[in-house]
Amino acid sequence: MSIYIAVHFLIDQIYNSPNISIVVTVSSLLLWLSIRRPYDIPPNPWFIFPIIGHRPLLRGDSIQCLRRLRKDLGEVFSVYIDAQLVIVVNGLAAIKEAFMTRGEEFHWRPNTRICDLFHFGVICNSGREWREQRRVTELGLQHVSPGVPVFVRREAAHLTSALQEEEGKPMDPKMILHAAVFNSLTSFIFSRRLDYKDTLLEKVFTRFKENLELFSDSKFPNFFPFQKFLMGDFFDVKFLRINMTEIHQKVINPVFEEHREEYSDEQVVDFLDVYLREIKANKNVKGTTVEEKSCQAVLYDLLWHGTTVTAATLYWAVVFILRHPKVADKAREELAGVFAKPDAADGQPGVEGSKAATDYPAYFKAFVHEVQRCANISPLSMAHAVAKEKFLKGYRIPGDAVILPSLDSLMMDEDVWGDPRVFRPERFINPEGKLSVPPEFIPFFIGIRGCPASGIAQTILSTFLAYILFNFSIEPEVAGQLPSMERKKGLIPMPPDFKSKFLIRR
Ligand code: HEM
Repeated sequence: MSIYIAVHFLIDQIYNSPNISIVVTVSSLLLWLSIRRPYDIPPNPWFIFPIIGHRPLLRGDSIQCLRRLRKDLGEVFSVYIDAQLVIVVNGLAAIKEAFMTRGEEFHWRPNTRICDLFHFGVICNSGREWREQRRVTELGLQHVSPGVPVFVRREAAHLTSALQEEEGKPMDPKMILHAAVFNSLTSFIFSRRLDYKDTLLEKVFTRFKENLELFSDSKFPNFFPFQKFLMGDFFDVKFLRINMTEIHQKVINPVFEEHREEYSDEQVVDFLDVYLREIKANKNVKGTTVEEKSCQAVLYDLLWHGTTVTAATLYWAVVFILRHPKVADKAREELAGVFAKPDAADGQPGVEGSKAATDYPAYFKAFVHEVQRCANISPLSMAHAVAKEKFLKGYRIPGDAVILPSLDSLMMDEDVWGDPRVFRPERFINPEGKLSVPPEFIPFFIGIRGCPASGIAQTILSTFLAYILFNFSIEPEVAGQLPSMERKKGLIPMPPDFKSKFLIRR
């Protein structure tokens, strides 16, 4: 009865008061605008909150939520994060169609606030600029590739010494692993490496880590269209820019200046030399983006993304070694069989000539693949977009949508792996005892936007893990207390911090 009276009173007020009528009309219009959905777009959950869209549905473990939505809505579905339409592409068939067969149409990056910050490099660019940066990046990586296994093995020896210096005391290996990966990359990118104790290394990783956290947290300003008009730095976007500037000033700019001064066509040695050569070759090309500021941005892209994803995978590898000692022993035994004769130079595995990722024995390779599958380090790859409206699997893909290829839908698919949550390298070994990799295993993505350094990354992972298994047995800080398998929130899901003991093997 009281509700009936209240409604009656409200209608009476709206009818008699023009001000209230205006407020109600405008609010209804805003509400309708915020929950209306364009026609023909991929299916999305029917209930949508005004302003924040489907954000509450994705609270907690958002990857789990996306897995549930895939079951309910199909291989291509959509969600609204605030006012931003996000389309998630799942399963091998849809991912291949969009990003391989129609790779040109789906290669674009969305026009989000975060991408604005990273423009000029290769990762966040699109169209002609991206094609130019991608071409030079691939040229540079191809040029250094033959020497990479040697650089990586040299760094693996430094990594081994640094771990030995800890004398089996409990320690968090995160910093050392980051330093080793960073040094491997800088060795062939601009022929420099830093001592593991150099305070600059710690500074760089702190900035990388902060940027990663900000990058993940700043999804809100990314998808909240009006934030760029706000004063101040509510969402730490300016902080992110300051962090990037610091890395440029302390790491990239000094080596860039030195290389530019000393550049000679006769001595093109590292990645940066190749880029400088291309700048020279493009000097008279009108409108080219092959220029100094792009070169510095590409160096940042390689170092930031290359270090964080590769080191995060290695950190997960230590978790799996601790949790699955029998698997580690099996991989170790196989390595010992192959590398029984120590190298005259450093007595380390993989020594007759330089070992690329492909040269290791089958079970060890399967072990590295399983580490990458279970670490599932880029569950949504990177954000894509289309330049103009397209159709995919019969659905309309608007030009302003963010498109996420779900690598998680491949790496963790029960129909493909049966027991995807179990760490079991045997799944990559066929009855003949050879490595066999299902097409769903694409940790480096596919098509024209796939990771251009996949071979280099695999060499780093295999070499470092071979050295670690060969030289150490790893134990938890407290016997029986294994590190957690929980995944921290963020763009690159890391395990919670843990300590372990690296005991030197004879
Ligand atoms: C375990 C290590 C690595 C993994 C799992 C990985 C994975 C990926 C993935 C999933 C993409 C995104 C493709 C997309 O959706 O657009 C990507 C892009 C990229 N990766 Fe990696 N990556 C790794 C290591 C590296 C390293 C070491 C480097 C550099 C030395 C590197 C350089 C790049 C670049 C430049 C791109 C951007 C390509 C473009 O936008 O055209 N990656 N990587």
